[in-house]
Amino acid sequence: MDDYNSRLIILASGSPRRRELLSLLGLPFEVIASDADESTPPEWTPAEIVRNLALRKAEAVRAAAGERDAVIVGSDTIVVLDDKVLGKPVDELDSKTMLAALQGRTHKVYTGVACIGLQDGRTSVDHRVTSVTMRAMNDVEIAAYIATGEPADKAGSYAIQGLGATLVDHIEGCYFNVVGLPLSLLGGMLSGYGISVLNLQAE
Ligand SMILES: Cc1cn([C@H]2C[C@H](O)[C@@H](COP(=O)(O)OP(=O)(O)OP(=O)(O)O)O2)c(=O)[nH]c1=O
Repeated sequence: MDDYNSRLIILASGSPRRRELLSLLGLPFEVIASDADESTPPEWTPAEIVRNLALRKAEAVRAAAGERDAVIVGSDTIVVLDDKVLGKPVDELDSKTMLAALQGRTHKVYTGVACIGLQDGRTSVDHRVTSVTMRAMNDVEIAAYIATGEPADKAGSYAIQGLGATLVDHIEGCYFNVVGLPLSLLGGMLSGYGISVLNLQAE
């Protein structure tokens, strides 16, 4: 019988969070950080942004991935408040502005996932949306959170998997989608490439 899980996953990401999340699936994978350009036209919707950037990231590592029997996985996460897209903060003032806008309100986190099968070039792209409601915060709390350094490289300037958990009142949807890699979505996409997370093909 075929060894369905001999196919390698190549994670096109420099994000330590995505590496940790992917390792939860217990499948063999390699990491090649993507240097894809992340600029997008202003008229793109949030879904178009994360889907296109996820694919761009996956495509950017294609040459470096070589001719192997592998599936490349790219991913992109943004935070959206009132139709305004919040990416990673450029500095602490940017973090302060983002957190002041997010506190006490509900926003949406979009993550796009793209897979490219290296053997036949087959591509699939999908995304998930999670609603996140933050508790109210005052300026002193916001400054103290920024001083921890945690917001620096996170979309929306917070990390739900870290101290940012204490700022989140509740979420609706996939938790892993907020951290940067929706695992239920990815598991389903990988099965389309013959990679079975639960090893369902095993005898
Ligand atoms: C909202 C939120 C975002 N994030 C992170 C996930 C992503 O790493 C980051 C969004 O930036 P991305 O541009 O999606 O990813 P990245 O540049 O960190 O990594 P790469 O492009 O190489 O894959 O924000 C959290 O870790 N926790 C959270 O709660």
